[in-house]
Amino acid sequence: MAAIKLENVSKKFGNTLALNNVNLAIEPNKIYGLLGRNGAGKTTLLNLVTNKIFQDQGTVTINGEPVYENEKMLNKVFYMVEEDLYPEHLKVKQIFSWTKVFYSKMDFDYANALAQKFGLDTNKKVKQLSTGYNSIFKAIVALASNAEIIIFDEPILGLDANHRDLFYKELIKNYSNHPKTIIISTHLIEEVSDVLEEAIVIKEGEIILKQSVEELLSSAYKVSGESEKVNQYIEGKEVIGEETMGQYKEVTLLESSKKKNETLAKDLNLEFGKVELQKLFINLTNA
Ligand SMILES: Nc1ncnc2c1ncn2[C@@H]1O[C@H](COP(=O)(O)OP(=O)(O)OP(=O)(O)O)[C@@H](O)[C@H]1O
Repeated sequence: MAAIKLENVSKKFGNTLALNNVNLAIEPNKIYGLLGRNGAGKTTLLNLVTNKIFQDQGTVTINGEPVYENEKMLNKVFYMVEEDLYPEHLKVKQIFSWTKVFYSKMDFDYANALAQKFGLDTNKKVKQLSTGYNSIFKAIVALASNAEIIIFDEPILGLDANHRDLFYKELIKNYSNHPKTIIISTHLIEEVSDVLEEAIVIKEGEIILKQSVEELLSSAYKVSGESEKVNQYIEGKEVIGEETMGQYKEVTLLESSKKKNETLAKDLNLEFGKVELQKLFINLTNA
């Protein structure tokens, strides 16, 4: 059974169709990346899944049960959001205790161990935290909640490179020790690409791709060389992006690796190259 399922879900804000007839099944115990350009509908989708807003059409279920005002199901989900929702006069350690009220499996020892690793002082009040430490604090609460489903909306906002690296490591460790469903919505695609098992790409309120990152990367490649020869190579092939510099051309293709024609490329004196997830995303979501 899908951990989260959206069926024919649409949501409008005034004249803006934020989600257009979305069908999506999130399998349990996988790490998903929810990727989309600004205004694509990521937050709307996550807000619907967590019952913060309600769809105009369609159904949203968790483990087969509708999420609408379903506290039992909603307590299975921890949603780390960008905004500051915690009472800012409380100390970090008080929020750890407070979280336990809603998430009975909240692990204090683990939360404190993570705080130590990140150098977060749990005696500080929320309002005293810097931007980076505010994100770290929220990420720690999310990881230690032990919820069945954890959703991160831009979890690494303001984190320095070392802390981002530590966050990804701890996330993987947490997932390996206690497999769970994780959704990460982020614009820092290249950084997160090693962590993700599946990518969900949303564009203008529609899911345009949902695929294993490994499969996706193995079916994408670049071909470059003399423009005319590149044109010859790509005839009848699935091109998703191209760049021309004078006589030189580089195209990105997305198709079954079986269709990759090494012999033809050699005859035409063309070069193959790998495509990174971020570049693929740019190609898929441009225009
Ligand atoms: N409360 C609201 N009132 C009016 N329009 C809204 C509201 N919330 C979202 N929208 C619109 O719905 C669309 C999708 O917004 P959403 O916040 O889901 O995008 P996003 O993918 O999370 O974007 P970003 O990456 O910029 O955070 C946008 O056009 C946005 O302006």
